[in-house]
Amino acid sequence: MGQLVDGVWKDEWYDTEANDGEFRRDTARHRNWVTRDGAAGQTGDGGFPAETGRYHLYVSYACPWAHRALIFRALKDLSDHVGVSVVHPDMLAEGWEFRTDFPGATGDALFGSDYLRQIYTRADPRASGRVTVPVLWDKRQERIVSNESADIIRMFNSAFDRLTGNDDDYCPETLRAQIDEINDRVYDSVNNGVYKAGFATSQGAYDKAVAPLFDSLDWIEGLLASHRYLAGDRITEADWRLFTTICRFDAVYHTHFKCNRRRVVDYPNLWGWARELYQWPGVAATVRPDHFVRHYYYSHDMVNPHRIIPIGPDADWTAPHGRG
Ligand SMILES: N[C@@H](CCC(=O)N[C@@H](CS)C(=O)NCC(=O)O)C(=O)O
Repeated sequence: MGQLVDGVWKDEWYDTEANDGEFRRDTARHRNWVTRDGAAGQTGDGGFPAETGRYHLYVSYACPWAHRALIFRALKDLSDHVGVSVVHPDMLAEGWEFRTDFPGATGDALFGSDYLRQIYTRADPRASGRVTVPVLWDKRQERIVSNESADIIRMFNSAFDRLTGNDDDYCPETLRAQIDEINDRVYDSVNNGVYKAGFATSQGAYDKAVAPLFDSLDWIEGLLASHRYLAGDRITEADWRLFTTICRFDAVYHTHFKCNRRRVVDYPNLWGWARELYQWPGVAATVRPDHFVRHYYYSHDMVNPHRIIPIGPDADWTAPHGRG
């Protein structure tokens, strides 16, 4: 675990000392958008038109943020249009690696690099900042389009529709304000909330993260009692963004990040909803407990110094979900 400083790798854990033990996530630095015609998107530069075979996605099956991008690639029939390379689940002193000695870890299909940081320095030899997945790479300009999953899934939702013929819309204009509002709460207290609890280095910082996390899970359980999905009767981006945290929750966050007031299986509506999303066509293949269980327990030696992987719960994600 480390980061780039002027193109040089420095191996260091997150600095929580300056923030009373709180983990603060850095904001992503590459915020350009692939669009239908190459016009500039909401942020960054233009010049990234949707084209088959031009963009490549670097992911980890362990990472909930990268998982969002993989789910949208599957939902939107993008697999013949956007290639993928998958890093090894262990993220150690060198950061994410392209080792292939783990099932599903593909290596770097474009350049045969050893480390993900080489993708960042290929784009900018003096790159600084954290080396995170997902990364959407433009082969034409040899540049990172985006390393922000929230943006990548919005691009995937519509930019390639003319090429794929798939115009399923997970972020319809009429629901956008509601989706954004749900996303804000879910991001802060759930998606990032589990990390804030797990990486806290003071009791106060942990308490401050874990209470809103379970308040939000209770709120979601209530929403799902009267609606099939978070924003009503239609599945949206808000559901998929929550799902990638929920599918890791009982196996990882409950134990490793000390989020143990309740498990997902203890919330009947949330657990049924989670199974429905898992069973959605194309999604189960993106859910790789072998990668995420190994990654968290093995990579975070500040949290789990002996790297013992606990036995884990035995839940049946394929059981009927009953969410008619
Ligand atoms: N805002 C980014 C966050 C991505 C992120 O933090 N990914 C983690 C993996 S779960 C990572 O690569 N961390 C490496 C690091 O922080 O050094 C996104 O949503 O795309």
